[in-house]
Amino acid sequence: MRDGAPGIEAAFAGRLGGFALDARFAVPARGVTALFGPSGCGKTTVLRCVAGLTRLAEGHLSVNGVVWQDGRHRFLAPHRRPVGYVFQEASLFPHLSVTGNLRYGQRRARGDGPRPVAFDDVVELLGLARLLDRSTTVLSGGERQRVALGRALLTQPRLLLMDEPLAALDRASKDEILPYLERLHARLDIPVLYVSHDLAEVERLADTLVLMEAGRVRAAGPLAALLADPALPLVRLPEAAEVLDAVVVGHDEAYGLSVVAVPGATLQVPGAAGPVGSPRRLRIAASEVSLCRDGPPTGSSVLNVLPARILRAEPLAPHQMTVVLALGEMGEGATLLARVTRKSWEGLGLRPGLSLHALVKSVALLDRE
Ligand SMILES: Nc1ncnc2c1ncn2[C@@H]1O[C@H](COP(=O)(O)OP(=O)(O)OP(=O)(O)O)[C@@H](O)[C@H]1O
Repeated sequence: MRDGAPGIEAAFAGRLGGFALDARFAVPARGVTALFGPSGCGKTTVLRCVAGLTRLAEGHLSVNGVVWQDGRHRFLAPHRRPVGYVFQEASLFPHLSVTGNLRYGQRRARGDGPRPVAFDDVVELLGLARLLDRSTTVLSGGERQRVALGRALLTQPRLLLMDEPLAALDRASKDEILPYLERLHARLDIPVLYVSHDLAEVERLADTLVLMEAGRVRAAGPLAALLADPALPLVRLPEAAEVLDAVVVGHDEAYGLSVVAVPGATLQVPGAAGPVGSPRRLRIAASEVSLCRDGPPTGSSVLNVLPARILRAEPLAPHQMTVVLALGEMGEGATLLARVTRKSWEGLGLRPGLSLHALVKSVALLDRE
């Protein structure tokens, strides 16, 4: 072991049959880092390398300064890596009850280190109290994943690895389990590497994104920055959107609205967003934002008319532009995406550096605690 940089630094390169991986990234060792990319780009292989289950010709991995793997010199065996692994299909022991499965995880915790994750906390956090005496053979898919997650947490991991944990679940089970993942994120200080090819899931859960393509890392960084990076393919998706971390600052009970603040703006969002001070995550689709050069407009039904500044714009199609905005009079705030026609872009004389108003037609409140 030796001292190194904080965070997770990974570099894995080599061949698996006909597949060549050359993945290098450095991300914070906190929050959720999503490994995102199309099927077959190497996400699971990277996760297996992190767990030590796959060993390629070249490998380096350090977690918060502790070197787990360094070329030929050091290779921490898989069973000695302090990771919890949750797979697409929960592989629970059928002969053990839910409690038995959780206790198994607890027994696997290394004897030496601290044990910040307590059994009762896991039960409470994952809503397992009612299931403890049940056989795992009678659980629903979502319940099985919650137990698998609880078992992984009780091994006291320093890093949680989750490989498409929702992919085998139907919509209803996904919706059931997502709030638990969010609570986990909010309450436990365990960094998560989360493999997914579902952008909606990533937008909801991730803080950091590692964008993969054909065995390589195309970009790694804060989720909001990568979603709005015109050099990356995400801004060209029909569902391109920006996510903004907001705080509830008030309520308009007469109209059933909540007021939330993001850097550079406050927005009104539908429904009760929770007590003042609670953090919430917003998703604003590029297609839901239009621009007004002279403003703010009068007589518009759009509630959220926000001062902003144009940072840059990229042609998306012969008729369409993606515009990257920064909120606030001086463009000092959070980033937002807008889709406008090239005709409007040219007709209104829009250009980078211009201050204007962004009309946000709808805001989705992602259910983050
Ligand atoms: N042990 C192996 N031997 C040979 N090829 C392998 C092996 N493991 C993975 N591959 C190949 O490596 C490529 C990347 O696989 P991987 O499972 O890492 O991709 P992925 O991005 O996680 O895909 P998905 O989203 O479909 O799970 C695939 O083409 C896969 O067939």
